[in-house]
Parts: sequence; structure tokens; C-alpha cells
Amino acid sequence: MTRHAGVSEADLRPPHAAPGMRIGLLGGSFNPPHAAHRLISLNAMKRLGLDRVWWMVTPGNPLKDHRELAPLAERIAHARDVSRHPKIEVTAFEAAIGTAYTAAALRHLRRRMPRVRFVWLMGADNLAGFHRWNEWETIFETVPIAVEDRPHWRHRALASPAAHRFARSRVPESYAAALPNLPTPAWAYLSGPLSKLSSTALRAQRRDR
Ligand SMILES: Nc1ncnc2c1ncn2[C@@H]1O[C@H](COP(=O)(O)OP(=O)(O)OP(=O)(O)O)[C@@H](O)[C@H]1O
Ligand SMILES: O=C(O)c1ccc[n+]([C@@H]2O[C@H](COP(=O)([O-])O)[C@@H](O)[C@H]2O)c1
Repeated sequence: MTRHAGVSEADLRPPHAAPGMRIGLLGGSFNPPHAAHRLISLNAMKRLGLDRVWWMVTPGNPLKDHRELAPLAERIAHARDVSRHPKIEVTAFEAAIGTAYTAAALRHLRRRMPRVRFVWLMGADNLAGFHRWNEWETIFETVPIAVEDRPHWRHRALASPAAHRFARSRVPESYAAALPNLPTPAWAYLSGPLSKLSSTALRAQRRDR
């Protein structure tokens, strides 16, 4: 029995990955998941030459209010419905390691799977506020990062403290395919395809119904 009702033991373990695989990690609240999550995953898969993308459904973003957060089991099931792709795997292993911090999750994966090439994926809104994340500089030093464009966020993301701090480690997007193999820190900003979808807007629509 876990603290998260209805979440299976399998969902609380990272998926299998063979040594040498290139795996994109899309952490998210997925509250609810939507087609832009799938779109940016497929874009990263293509541009970075990834073997898989794991959707890491967080037990709760440490910087967000959790009052409207749907139960973990519900977000996992919904993420599976929306992802619909043989190379996208949904996991909630963070709930089992006792912290919702990304730096801790990445350490856990690196320890368990030292020969897998992980890349952290996130939308431009998250780069804009990245300097507020726990151990954010360590995250840059731990895995390469691909930032996906998001409507209205490009400027704020590229002018952010994190983008400035790691300006010299930015790789032109034409080299994105090399990103999973590069020594850290290394990051790229991937432009397009753009989607205006957001979980906040979907929750608001649901309330208005
Ligand atoms: N439309 C989008 N374009 C680019 N990236 C996105 C988009 N929607 C979500 N993402 C990225 O996907 C990851 C998971 O996002 P999340 O589950 O928080 O969805 P969200 O729509 O951003 O939610 P919310 O509106 O509640 O903040 C984050 O890195 C986020 O930046
Ligand atoms: O580690 C942190 O301090 C931290 C702060 C904010 C967000 N995160 C993670 O970033 C991912 C994206 O969160 P979200 O809510 O924007 O989907 C998700 O995996 C969060 O747990 C992590």
C-alpha cells in the first residue's frame, strides 16, 4: 500500500532502460495532461534522436499550490490516455523517493542507470523561473537540457537568470541531435511547433462548464 491511493508499484519504479539509450525526461504536473505535452515530446524525440520520452508525473510541483491538484493515480491514467505513443512511457517514480525535487530525481536515475543518456525536457516557461528551483545549477551540471518554445515565453526564457548564467553552454538548435551526448552543462532552445494549450486553461474551462 502506498501513500498515493490507486498508484501501482510498477508506476513507482522508473521504467526499464538499456545502457546507451537516449531518454528524454518530461517532468510535469499533468493536471490535466494535454496535446501540447505530446507535441513537445514528439518534437524532442525527433530533434534529439531520443529512444524514449518518460513523462514523470510529479507528486506535486514544489513551487505550485496543490489545492487544485488531481490525485496522482488519476493524472497517471489520464497521461497514459493522452500520450498514445509506443515511445512515451508514463511513470510516477518520484513519489517513491520521498522528494518532489527534480535534482533528487535526477540523482536517483543517474545512480540506478549510469549508462543511460538522460536529457531534461521543459517548456520555456520553466526556464524563465528555473533559478527558483532547488539546486538549479546542479541540474544544469547533471543532465543536458532541451527547452521547448511556448507562446509568449521565448523572450522571458532567454532573458532569464538561468539562461544568462549558462549562456556559454547553450548549443545552437541545429546541433540538437548531439545534445544527449554532450558533457554538461549543455542546453538548447528548440523553436516550434507552438501550441497554446495549457492545463490552467483546461481547468478553467472545466470550471465554467
Ligand atoms: N503548450 C506548451 N508548450 C510548450 N511546453 C509546454 C506546453 N504545455 C506544457 N508544457 C511544458 O510541459 C511540462 C509539463 O507541463 P505542465 O504539466 O505543468 O502543464 P502546463 O500546461 O504548463 O500546466 P499549468 O498551466 O498548470 O502550469 C512543463 O515543462 C511545461 O513547460
Ligand atoms: O526541483 C524543483 O525545485 C522544482 C521546481 C518546480 C518544478 N519542478 C518540476 O518541474 C516539472 C514541471 O513542473 P510543472 O508543474 O510546470 O509541470 C515537474 O517535474 C516539477 O516537479 C521542480
